[in-house]
Amino acid sequence: MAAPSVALIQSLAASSSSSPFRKSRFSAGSSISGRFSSTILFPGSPRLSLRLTSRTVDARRRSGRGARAAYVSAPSADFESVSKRESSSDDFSPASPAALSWGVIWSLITRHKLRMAAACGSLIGGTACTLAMPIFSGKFFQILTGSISEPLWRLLSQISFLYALEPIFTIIYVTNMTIIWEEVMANLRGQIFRQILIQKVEFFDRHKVGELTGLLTSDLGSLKDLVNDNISRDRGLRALSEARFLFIKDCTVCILFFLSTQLAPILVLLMVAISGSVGICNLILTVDSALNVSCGLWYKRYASLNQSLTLLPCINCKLAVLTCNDMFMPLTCSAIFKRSTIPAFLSHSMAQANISDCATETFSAIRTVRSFAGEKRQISIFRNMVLAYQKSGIRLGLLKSANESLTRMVVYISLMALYILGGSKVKTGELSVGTMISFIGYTFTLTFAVQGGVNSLGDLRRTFAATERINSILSSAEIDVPLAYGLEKELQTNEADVDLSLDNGGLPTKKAQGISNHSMSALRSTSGGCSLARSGDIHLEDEQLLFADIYFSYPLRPDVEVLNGLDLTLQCGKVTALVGPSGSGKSTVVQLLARFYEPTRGRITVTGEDIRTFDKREWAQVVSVVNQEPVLFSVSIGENIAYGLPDENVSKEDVINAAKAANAHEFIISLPQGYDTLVGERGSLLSGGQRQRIAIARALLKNAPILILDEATSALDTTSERLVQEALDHLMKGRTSLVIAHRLSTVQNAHQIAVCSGGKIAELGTHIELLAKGGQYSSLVGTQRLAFE
Ligand SMILES: Nc1ncnc2c1ncn2[C@@H]1O[C@H](COP(=O)(O)OP(=O)(O)OP(=O)(O)O)[C@@H](O)[C@H]1O
Repeated sequence: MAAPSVALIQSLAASSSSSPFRKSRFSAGSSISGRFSSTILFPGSPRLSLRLTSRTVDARRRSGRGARAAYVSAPSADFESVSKRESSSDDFSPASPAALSWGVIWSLITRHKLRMAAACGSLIGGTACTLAMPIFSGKFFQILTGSISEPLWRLLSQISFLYALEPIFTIIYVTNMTIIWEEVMANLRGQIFRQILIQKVEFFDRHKVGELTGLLTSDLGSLKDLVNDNISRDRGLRALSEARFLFIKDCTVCILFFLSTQLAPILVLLMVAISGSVGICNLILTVDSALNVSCGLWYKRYASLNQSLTLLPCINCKLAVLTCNDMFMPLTCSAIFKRSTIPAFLSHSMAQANISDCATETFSAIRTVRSFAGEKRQISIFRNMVLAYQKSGIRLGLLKSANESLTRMVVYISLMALYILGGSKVKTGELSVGTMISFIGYTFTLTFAVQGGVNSLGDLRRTFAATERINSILSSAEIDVPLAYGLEKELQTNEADVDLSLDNGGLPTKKAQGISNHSMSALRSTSGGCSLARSGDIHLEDEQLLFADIYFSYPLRPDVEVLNGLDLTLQCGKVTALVGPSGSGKSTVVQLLARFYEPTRGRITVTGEDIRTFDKREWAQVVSVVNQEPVLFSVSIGENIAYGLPDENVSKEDVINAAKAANAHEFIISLPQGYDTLVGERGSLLSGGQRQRIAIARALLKNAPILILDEATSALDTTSERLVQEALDHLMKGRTSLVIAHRLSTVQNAHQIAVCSGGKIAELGTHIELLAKGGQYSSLVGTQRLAFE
């Protein structure tokens, strides 16, 4: 087959830049035959490609239906050139959709229109009550001093009506806001969890468990607190609605002017001058952070490339804020906030995530910690993290205290001005005591509202920092498209799960996630995969024979080629043993067969069909993997055996039969709660052999045609091994099996033995053939006889 034309690939790649995918390209799959292939790259997956050959495109044109899709890898020249183009042009490509944006939150909020209307109405009602109170207080003193001749009982009944009404408005407001926000947060948590779950496996290699759980707990927690902490009086929207005095049309200012045209301007000027430095700085910082969250990625990309900044309104907006920020900040004592608050919030939440990470790691590996007497070390690591958290907490506290004291200064200076100016006017008889009392009441209302507003802006910034963290982790991540597609399809077909549907709730839709129905519709169904796997061989090979078979590097170590031209056929219904030195790539083969990763070059086929033509959830039904350390979930034994199968498809008899076949039934029924016994975290309440037999029962019940045993018996003692081996023999019957083992007894009866060395298959044959050959296998048996036995 001819090598593809790089120039053609590049020109076609350029012409395809308007594709909805992150990067699209066309490559000349076979220029000699005149065929062309369009290779569409999925977002963030430069190596996973979908090729439509001209023949299938023609067929599609003719039939008007979707062409059969076959995944292929790009040839090296084409691959490298396009990779280069991709990395160089990456800055021009749109950023990954933000996992959490204001649009998403707004779309979730607007689902509750009635509640929103009730909350807004009660907010206005409550604010009106609050603002009316000082007038009545003033009137009260005027009646007492005899300035006005209104009956006291009438005023008192008006006041008591107001006092009764305000809490009712508050209840309606707080209840509705709480319900709306709790629902929004529950939705967001579910969506972010799902978003994490559909990332590629390398995402989980890259991020620590604590970091990811931190997103769902502390980071989303600060978003939750934003509303929960700010729906009380004098905070959040209540404060803002009362503190709108900064705008000339504000009703509070109107009331102040109505009360005294002499005192009002002085008071307003004073408050604007003093609180402005705090409030405006906070406001600018908050808007700045908000824009960072919503358009930060765009801004960074375009600003760094000196692109026209008029391209996007949000960028202009962001720049205007930055300019304003830069002009304003040096003039105020709050300049400190600009450089320090957001990083302070960010480093504080990072420190918190590190603490949770360290705790998770320590507790989940508690037996290892004990066995190495590692408590002191863990305490010291934890202490360092706590100290870092403490340091960032203090820094944040200092910033908060500066913020807090500035706003308090506003209150006291305003009051002092009022006492001095108002007092002298009351003395000269220009102002009544009642008006003065009302004024003092409003001053308190306004100043505390300003303070509440400023505090709320602080909370907002904390939330923006958390949102930025969530987005920085999830926006750079790569969704496992074939998995996400399969999951969504499955959720949509099951009506009961409609609430779990991927695009439910406004988080990035499948389009934004890069899931294309068009390309994915070509994926095959499980039943197809299972029947193919039952009837044909599995090949790990290169699809165009340009390279020697499968090549693979782990995404986190792209420079190290772990599989280096591996060529292997797993014969249908037979057992293939894979042996070889440690680190030679045996488990990597398993990871590729299970499709945790995709080959860099080459492909895996089942009865000639590329396994990438199956969506990943469906492929999961085709392959069963039993590992050395089977992971059980902290539910009952019965639920663990039935794990992964739809509830309605599993009867108790099925579970018991699988357990019997796996030699597990006897020990299960000897436990006090039998099949309802809880296994503890990761199955820690069971022995290694018991865990393994439950894992085998789980695999038996799954009944997948391809079975992979990766050192499944190596951690067991002789008695357990015998029981497990019997169960495994039962499990392997009639299945295409790949067995990785260090023990000779496990591998010598295999139909074929493959020796993996340096990422390739060095030798292939039966035990007798390989011994007779006197090559690597026989020396492995000779030198590592003890290890095998
Ligand atoms: N997730 C990963 N990211 C980066 N490199 C990895 C990853 N997993 C394994 N490797 C590396 O890939 C190489 C092959 O590992 P693999 O687990 O396939 O070896 P193996 O033959 O199964 O070894 P063993 O017999 O000791 O289990 C090793 O050098 C290993 O360090």
